[in-house]
This record gives sequence, structure tokens and C-alpha cells, in this order.
Amino acid sequence: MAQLVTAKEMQELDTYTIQTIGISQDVLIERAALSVIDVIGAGNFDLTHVLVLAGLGNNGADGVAIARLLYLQGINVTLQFVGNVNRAKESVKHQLHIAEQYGLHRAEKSDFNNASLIIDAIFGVGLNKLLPEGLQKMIKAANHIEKPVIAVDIPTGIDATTGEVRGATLKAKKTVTFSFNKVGLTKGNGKFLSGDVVVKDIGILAPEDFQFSISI
Ligand SMILES: NC(=O)C1=CN([C@@H]2O[C@H](COP(=O)(O)OP(=O)(O)OC[C@H]3O[C@@H](n4cnc5c(N)ncnc54)[C@H](O)[C@@H]3O)[C@@H](O)[C@H]2O)[C@H](O)CC1
Ligand SMILES: [K+]
Repeated sequence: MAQLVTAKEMQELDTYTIQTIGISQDVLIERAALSVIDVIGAGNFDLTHVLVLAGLGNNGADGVAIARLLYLQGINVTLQFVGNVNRAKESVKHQLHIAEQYGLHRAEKSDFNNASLIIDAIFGVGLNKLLPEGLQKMIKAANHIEKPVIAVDIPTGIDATTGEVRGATLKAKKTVTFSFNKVGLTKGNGKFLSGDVVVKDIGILAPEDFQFSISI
């Protein structure tokens, strides 16, 4: 029986795992990143030049960890923040500090055209309003170029609970979603734009009496 979760339920389970079970946020980020590395390794993606697009929340933190792990494998990876990194969550700044200690620095600007694979770590289940105009434009331009995209947790622009597009969505070839499939990835645009969805366990535990939205 596969349980589906809404954004709110996923956030409740994250919090329960961190605060009650005691797994740290950094461990979850690392396991999330490693699960995406597994999927990249198992697929036949062209890794000539991987572009990681990182946002300013924990989805971005996952992206920075993914970029670091790719870099340490000797892969030609560019880490590009979307938004002002000075306004990023502490988890993102911490992951960036780690990446820099390993020798991976963020790029000031990057060009989709010379990427062979894009890792979308801009927004995940925390997306709660329309994407900023500028980002919508960038996403529409990127969709035109039709580069393969792997979405981290959720394609940016998809509402994890309803599947609706919040202004624009970076169309994914594959989506690696953590712990449980998201309701928004199973219906409407969410289903169509997320490509092949892989659910990866990263150690999130649901309390015995947790009420899942939908079980299919
Ligand atoms: N599920 C798990 O076990 C784990 C999930 N992880 C990753 O964490 C993200 C969710 O992170 P969160 O910080 O809550 O949100 P996002 O990164 O998706 O969004 C960032 C931030 O942006 C703000 N925001 C929302 N909508 C907008 C908007 N339209 N414009 C501007 N800003 C917006 C809002 O404040 C958000 O907080 C999840 O998807 C996973 O990738 C953990 O890293 C590992 C464990
Ligand atoms: K994403």
C-alpha cells in the first residue's frame, strides 16, 4: 500500500523525524542528496556538464549537497543559486560552506545551453505562492531548450498538494521525491510535468497513528 502525502503532511513528518526521532536536518539533507546521486548513477544521463540550480530553502540545501557529491566524483558540475544566497536558510549557507571547503564554489552566472543535465533544486514542498516573475521567465526559456532535468523532490513550480502550476514549471524527465510520493505528483500538471517519479527512502518515520491523505 503506497501512502501519498500533502506538502503539510510531509513537513509534519520531517519535523517529527527531526524533533522526536532525533535525526538531524543535515543527515536528512545528506541522505536526500545521496539518493539523487544514486538515481543519476543508475540512469544513462550525459554528465559532461551538470548544472545544479539551487534555491534558498531546504530544497536548495539538497541541491548544494548534490553538487558537492558530484564534484567529489570528479564530475564537471556548476552550482548556480537562484535568488540572493545572503537571504538563504541557514541549512543552505551551511551546505555552501561545506562545499567550498571541498573546493566547489558557486558560479555567479551560468548558461543552460552548455549544460548536459540540469538538477532542479530551486523549490520543493515549501512552494506556497506564485513563482517570482523573473523565475517564471527563466523556466519558460529553459523548457524551450529541452535539456534533461532531474527534479529534486518536486519539479519547481508544482504545488506538492494540488499538482497545480504556480506560474511556470521546469519540466522534469525524472523526479526523485523523498520518503513518500506527493499527492501533487499524481494528478494534473504535477503528473504530466514530473516525468518518471522515483520515491527514495531517506529515513523519515511516520508515527503509528499518522493520518495519511490518501493510500492507494
Ligand atoms: N521530506 C524530507 O524528508 C526532507 C526534505 N528536504 C527538502 O526540503 C524541501 C522543503 O524545504 P523548505 O525550506 O520547506 O521549502 P523549499 O525549499 O521548497 O522553498 C524555499 C522557501 O521559499 C519560500 N517560498 C515558497 N514559495 C515561494 C515563492 N513562490 N517565491 C519565493 N519564495 C517562496 C518559502 O519560505 C520556502 O520555505 C523539500 O522539498 C526537500 O527537498 C530536506 O532537505 C531533506 C529531508
Ligand atoms: K525542485
